Amino acid sequence: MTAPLPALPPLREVIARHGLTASKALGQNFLFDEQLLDRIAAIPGSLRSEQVLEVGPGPGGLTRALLRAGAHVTAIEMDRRCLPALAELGEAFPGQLRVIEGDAMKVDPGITGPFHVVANLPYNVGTALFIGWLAGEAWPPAWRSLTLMFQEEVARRIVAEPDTGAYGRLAVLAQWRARPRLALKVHRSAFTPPPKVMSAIVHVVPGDAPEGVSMRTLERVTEAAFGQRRKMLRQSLKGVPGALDALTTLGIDPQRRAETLSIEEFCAIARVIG
Ligand SMILES: C[S@@+](CC[C@H](N)C(=O)[O-])C[C@H]1O[C@@H](n2cnc3c(N)ncnc32)[C@H](O)[C@@H]1O
Repeated sequence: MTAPLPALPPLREVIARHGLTASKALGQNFLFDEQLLDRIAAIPGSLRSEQVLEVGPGPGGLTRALLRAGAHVTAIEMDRRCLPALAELGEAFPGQLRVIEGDAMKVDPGITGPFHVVANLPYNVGTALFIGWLAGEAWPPAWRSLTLMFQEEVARRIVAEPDTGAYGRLAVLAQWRARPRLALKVHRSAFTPPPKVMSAIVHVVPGDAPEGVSMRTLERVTEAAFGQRRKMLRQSLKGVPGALDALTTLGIDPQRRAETLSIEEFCAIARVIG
C-alpha cells in the first residue's frame, strides 16, 4: 500500500508567505495549476522510485507534482529565497527531495544511477543545458528521458524536419541519436507572470547512435552549415577541413543548402571527416 499524499498549502500562499516575487533576471515564470503540473510530471511515464533531476524548482510547483508521482528528486535552484519553501516540501515528502543551491550550468548534481530530467527551465539557460545533456561522449547517456519546457518556437526547432524554416543545428543535434517529440503546448496564461510567448514541452529519449559519428565533428559541420544557411554547402563548409571532399565522396551536390540535408546526410559527412 502506498502512503496517503500529504496535504500541501496552495502554491500562491507559499509564494506570498515566502515573499517570492518573480525575478525577471532569473527567468522566473511560475506555474500554479496543479492539474497541469501533474500532467507534466506524467509525461516521462511512471516515476515511482525513479531518480529525477529538476533544474529551477523555484517555489516547488513542479517539484511537488514529481514527489506526488513517487520520484526521488534532486533539485538545483539558484535563487536562495526559494530554499525555505523547498525545505517545507522536503519535510512533507521525507527522504524524497534533495535540494542543491547553485547554478545548474556549473553544479554537478551527483546523481548515481540512471535518472530522468524534468524541468520548467529558465529560458536563458535552457538551450545550453539541453545541448549539454545531448552532447555527452557516453551513449546511451545516464539520463533516461528529458522532459523540458521551452519557448514554443525553440521546441519547434528541436523537432523540426528538413526543408522547413525551423530545421537547423538544434534539430540535428537533438535528433541524430535521440528521439524528441512535442509532448504538450502550454499557453502563456498558465504562467505567473505570463511570458510574452507560448511555451511547449519537449520529451526526449535516447536512440541508437549511428556508427562512427563524433558529436564534436557533427557540431562543427552543423555550426558551419547553418551559420550561413542561405549559402550553398560549397561556401558554408569551406572552413571545415575535409568537408568538401566528404561531399564529393558521398555524392552530395555542393550546390545544396544546409536545410535540405537530412540528419543521415549530416551524419555521413561527419563520419567521412572522422
Ligand atoms: C521558469 S522558472 C520555473 C519555476 C518552477 N519550476 C515552476 O515551474 O513554477 C525557472 C526557475 O529556474 C531558476 N534558475 C534560473 N537560472 C538558474 C540556474 N542557472 N540554475 C538553477 N536554477 C536557475 C529560477 O530561479 C526559477 O526558479
